[in-house]
Order: sequence, then C-alpha cells, then structure tokens
Amino acid sequence: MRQKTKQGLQVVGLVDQSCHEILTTEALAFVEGLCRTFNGRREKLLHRRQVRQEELDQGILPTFLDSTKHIRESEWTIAPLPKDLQDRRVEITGPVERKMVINALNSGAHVFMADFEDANAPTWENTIQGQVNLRDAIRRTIYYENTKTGKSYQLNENTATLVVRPRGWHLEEKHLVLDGQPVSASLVDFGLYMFHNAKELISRGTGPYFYLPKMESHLEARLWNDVFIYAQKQLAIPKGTIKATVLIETILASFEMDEILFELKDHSAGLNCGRWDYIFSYLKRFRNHPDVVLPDRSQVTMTTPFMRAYSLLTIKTCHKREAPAIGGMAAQIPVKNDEEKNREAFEKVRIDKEREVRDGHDGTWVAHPALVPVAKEVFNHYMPTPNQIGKKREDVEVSAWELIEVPAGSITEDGLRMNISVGIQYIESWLNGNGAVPIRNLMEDAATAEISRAQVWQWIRHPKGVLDNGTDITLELVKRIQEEELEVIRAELGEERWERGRFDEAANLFTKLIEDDEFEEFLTLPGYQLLN
Ligand SMILES: CC(=O)SCCNC(=O)CCNC(=O)[C@H](O)C(C)(C)COP(=O)(O)OP(=O)(O)OC[C@H]1O[C@@H](n2cnc3c(N)ncnc32)[C@H](O)[C@@H]1OP(=O)(O)O
Ligand SMILES: O=CC(=O)O
Ligand SMILES: [Mg+2]
Repeated sequence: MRQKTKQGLQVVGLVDQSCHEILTTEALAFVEGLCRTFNGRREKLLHRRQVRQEELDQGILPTFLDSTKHIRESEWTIAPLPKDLQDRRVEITGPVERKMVINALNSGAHVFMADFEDANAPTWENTIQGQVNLRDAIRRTIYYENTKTGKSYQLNENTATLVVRPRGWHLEEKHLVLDGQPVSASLVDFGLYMFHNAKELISRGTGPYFYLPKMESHLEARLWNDVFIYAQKQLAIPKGTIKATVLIETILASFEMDEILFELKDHSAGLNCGRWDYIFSYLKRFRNHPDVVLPDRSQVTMTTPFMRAYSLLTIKTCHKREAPAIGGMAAQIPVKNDEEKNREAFEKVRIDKEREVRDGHDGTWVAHPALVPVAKEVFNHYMPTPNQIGKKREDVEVSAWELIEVPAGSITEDGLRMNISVGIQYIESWLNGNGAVPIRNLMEDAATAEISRAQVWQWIRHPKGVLDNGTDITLELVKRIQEEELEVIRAELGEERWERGRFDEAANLFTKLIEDDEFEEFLTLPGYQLLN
C-alpha cells in the first residue's frame, strides 16, 4: 500500500494502525525536511569512505590529521552533561522489541540503549513497532502480555534513562521513498523518534538522547551535529538539548576522537568503545593488506594490544574534554542448564568490567538483565563517584602504530568452523526479524557476525590464512566445512525449525559474501534486499 505526503515522501509497505500513529502527515513532513536538507551530504560522506578505502588499499595508513592539530592541541571541553547522564555505570542494550524494552528499562541499569542498529533486524514492522514501543515507554503506558505464559509486563517506578541508537549512515529505509529514492535510515529513526518524543522527554525531566553508530570521521559527526541543530530549531526546543554518545567503532574514527567530540561538543555525551564493530572495521579497512590477518575471533580480546591501545586512548581523550568514556560489550550471556559454564561466563564478564573501571571507563555495557548486578558490583566497588572523568590518564601515550599493530595468534579449525556456523545462523535469524541472538552461549549481533564473515573472506585470500595444523584455508575447504556445519545446525535445531527457517537463503548470502572478491561493505546491505 502506498501513502503520499503533500510534499512527496511515499510510504511503500504495509500501512497498519501503528503506521498511522507514527507516520502522521506532520511526522513525515519532518522526516522529509531532514532528508531534503541532509541526504546530499550523507551521500558525499559515504563516497568519501570509498575514497579512503582506495587510499588504504594503496598503503596510505591512517594517521592523526594535520589539518585538525589545533583542535587536538587546544583547551576546550564539551558542554555540561544533564543530570541523568552523569552516572552511567551500567548500560543495558537491546533491540526495540516491546517486552525487551520493558525488561531493559526495569533491569536496574542506569541507562537503556534501545537499538535500531546492531541488535535489530530492520524489517518494516520492527522499525515502526520500535517507534511505537519507545513512544509508549516514554509516556509510561507501555504494557505487554505474553499470551502463552500469561505473564504481563509494565514499567517499575524507577527505570533506566533511555538512549536511542538510530541506524548508521550507510543504511537506507526502503519503505520510505523520496523522489524515487529510499531515504536515509538514520534520519528516519532519528526523525520519527525526535518528532514524537523530544518535547515529552523534556517535560519529564530528561531529553532526547542518542548513541551514534559506525562513524568513520569527524565530518560524519559534523553532519549529525547539523542534523541536531536543524531538528531542535524545527521543533522549537533549546539548542544543546539533544545529547549524543558516539561509538568509536571504526578504526579510522579512533584517529579522530578529539575532533568528533569537538564537532558535537554542545551535544556530546562522550564516547563509547564499540569493540565488535571496531574489530570488524579493522578487518574491513585493511582487507587488502596481506599482513593484516587476525587470529581466531576468540583470541582478539580487549587485552590484545591494538584493542587495549584504543580503549585507553578513548578514556584519555574523553576525560581531557570532560566527557564520559563508556566501555563495551562482553559477549557472554547467562548459560542455561549448566551451572559451571554459567559461573565461568559471569566471571569473564566480571573480569572485563573490572579492567574497564580500573582503566578509567565511566560506565559499561551489558547484554542481559542478569549481568546488570555483576557490572554494577564491580563499578560500585571501584568507582564511588558518579563517574571518574576526573581521572585524566595523562600517563597514556598511544601512537598511530599502536592503534593498528597486528596481533599474534593462531587460526584453528574450530575458529574457522565457528565463524562459518555463527555467520550463517546469525544471518538466518536476522532474515527472520531477530537482530540479536544467543548462539553457543554468546550474544551475536550484526557486529559480531560481520567479524565472522570478514575473517573467512580474508583467510581465504591471504597467504597467512593457514590453520595451525598447516592446512591452507581455501574457498573449497570453506565450502566443504559449510556443508558439514549446516548438517550440524540442522541436527541441533531439528527438522521442524529447519523447515520453517531461511537457512538456504542465509547460506547463499554467506557464500556470496566470502566468494566475491569485491568485499561487501556491510552484510546488512545485501541482507536488507531479502528483508520484508
Ligand atoms: C556489538 C553490539 O552492538 S552490542 C549491543 C547490541 N546487542 C544487544 O543489544 C544484545 C542484547 N541482548 C539480547 O538481545 C539477548 O540477551 C540475547 C539475544 C543475547 C539473549 O536472549 P535470550 O536467550 O532470549 O535471553 P534469556 O532467555 O536468558 O532471557 C531471559 C529474560 O531476559 C530478557 N532479556 C534478555 N536480554 C535482554 C536485554 N538485553 N534487554 C531486555 N531484556 C532482556 C528476556 O526478554 C527474557 O525475559 P522474560 O523472562 O520476561 O521472558
Ligand atoms: O556497537 C557496539 C559494538 O561493539 O559494535
Ligand atoms: Mg556496533
């Protein structure tokens, strides 16, 4: 069904009651204004990413920019933080699904990052229903009943501060078309949320707060800042009301942290270490460098030198600018029906959070409500104040070389099998509308799945792509293992789940991603063509 605004934004997709409530004429006009004003710049910045890739392919390595030295070397700070973003010691994340929104807000975490990005498969239904869920949560009318169990859900008196992550600049929303072109998904998620909720949030003593994903440069941050200025003006709310935390989750952004904070400084709420996309970005941007081959995914941790360098630099940079530096996501989640494994998983999370807080992070992410107390206990112990922005970490020195240093390690058959199996299982879930899934007792989302497929792509192509038993990793080997792993998945899940699943499509997409010499920028781009 198609619906057309006066100005020309078309809705291409099912228009149900939720759509009528969210896609009002006024809301669509607001989104259209955003798209008309900013899409040209978005496209240019995406093109710039390609140019930067070509330079990297030619061996021009990233460095701290000469042109912005004055920003790095001068004294300035971000604007003061609002009260409800000063203590962010535990942040839970999750997709914008109704039950999870309620559970996350009730979890005891200080912040809930409601995710239209890595944890969400952007079906039209998830996109619109996500907006409905957030609208209802903000107004505290949200209610959910599980008809199978009879369990009902509503908000507790005290809930987490809500922060929303719109989709990244690279994604489009095909169900909204302007002048024949799908519009920017970032502007849709941001625009609809702002339009419906900014004033309501302010009236309730909080504000429109965002997490901004997958940026590659300070110019992309400047675009967001201009979007904020425009939106605040259009909606007649004070400049600086919007606050945004930028995920440093691309290798190139780690060379521009000061500049990113500076661009957003009236709207900044600091930086976060998006470790999973960061690993993916490292693989992606150096994909044509035969020497930059990472070991098994499980061996690349936050204590791997290039990851540790990035996390410490984030803390130092943020604190110099009076900005919070939020830590990242440990992938462990509770293990059901195995106490010993569950204890080990919790211990891994505890160790990760202890390193973060002792280094100087002001808060951290958890993927599951059961992990909130774990992270909270660690942060309460080591961080008696609301944050530790006062810990300046001037002792930290990180060179350009340390940010990109290739780590040592091995590639094992288990690691290869895991990448293939997890990659396909994740894509299959995503195609079914689930963007965050438990696989082998770990949280998997779009970022972790990207690492899996990028590693296989690289290992096939580079001479260092050799298993620790001496076997060369070839496309033929990967295809054979893929067949075997599909049989394992089928046996594990059972015939019924297999038959109603989309495993053939997922396996075909995975094969295409690793077969194509042209590295696909994001798996969600071809994936989106298969999504309703
Ligand atoms: C790389 C990055 O970008 S990280 C950030 C993006 N990723 C995420 O946000 C992942 C968030 N986590 C999740 O989605 C889930 O925890 C998963 C998919 C990993 C595991 O989910 P499940 O196996 O269903 O968890 P489990 O069965 O243990 O859940 C128990 C309860 O906790 C709830 N729950 C689990 N995780 C969350 C969460 N993150 N937020 C809110 N509620 C949650 C479940 O809804 C369930 O509720 P119920 O008992 O009322 O039915
Ligand atoms: O978004 C977070 C990440 O680790 O990626
Ligand atoms: Mg990410």
